[in-house]
Amino acid sequence: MEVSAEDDNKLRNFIVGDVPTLYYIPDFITQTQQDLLLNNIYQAPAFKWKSLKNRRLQNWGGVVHEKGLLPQNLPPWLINIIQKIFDESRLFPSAINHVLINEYLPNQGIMPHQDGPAYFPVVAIVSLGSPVVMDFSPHLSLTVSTNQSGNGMEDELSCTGAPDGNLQKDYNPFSVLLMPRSLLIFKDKAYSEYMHGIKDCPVQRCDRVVNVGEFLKYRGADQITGSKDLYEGTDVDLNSINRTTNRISLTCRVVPKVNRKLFKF
Ligand SMILES: O=C(O)CCC(=O)C(=O)O
Ligand SMILES: [Fe+2]
Repeated sequence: MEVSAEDDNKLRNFIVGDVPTLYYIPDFITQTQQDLLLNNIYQAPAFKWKSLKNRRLQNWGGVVHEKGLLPQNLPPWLINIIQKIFDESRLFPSAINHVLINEYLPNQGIMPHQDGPAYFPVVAIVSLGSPVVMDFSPHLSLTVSTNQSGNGMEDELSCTGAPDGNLQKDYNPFSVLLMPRSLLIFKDKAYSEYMHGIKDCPVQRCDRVVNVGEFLKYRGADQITGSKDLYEGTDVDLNSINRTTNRISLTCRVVPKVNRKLFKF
């Protein structure tokens, strides 16, 4: 589908940081929508949860295989949210057909990684529950300094996207504060040239967050509720967030190759 300049501009308002393919949309869903999603997630049958070492997850939409998706119908309670993401982002080539729901306790996270090749390279993440900091770090190959000898090799290295050969300048690590009810979308460079991860710490520093406004709001709310008093005389750093409850995320993606006969011989 063609994206008009006007639509493109709408999303452009939500670019945060220096990588132009990362968007953060605060208050993407209402409190009521968040509660409904949480109710449905926690009402899912126990067998839907898969426990990993550092989180547990529910897989909706089917089994992702290296040859594509062996599809299963998405439950009705996920349809509205994925339709809203599809309609408002206009970044997906076809309907979102896979949703991974991750649950993290305050001391849990996810190792830096890049999402697998089976997915179309656009990811939309809805956050519920506790705020959390997601870290983006450039792939190691992009942070090595390019040769200084001036022997013409810069061009070869610049195929990674930095025409002046100064890769370090363009590929700095950064973080995004993911508040409940927000939507994070990333694609292209932010998808394929950076890894993303969440530290397994209940207190997370916000020094490198690119959406500083969200952190100021968090701090403001924290002060209004008076919980700042709790920090008096303690070592708690006011540049950090405190994860006091679980965080749930919905990672919504498209698996372009759908194969209903994956296991038929
Ligand atoms: O929980 C999140 O926000 C990230 C999840 C993620 O990166 C993934 O499922 O690949
Ligand atoms: Fe991921």
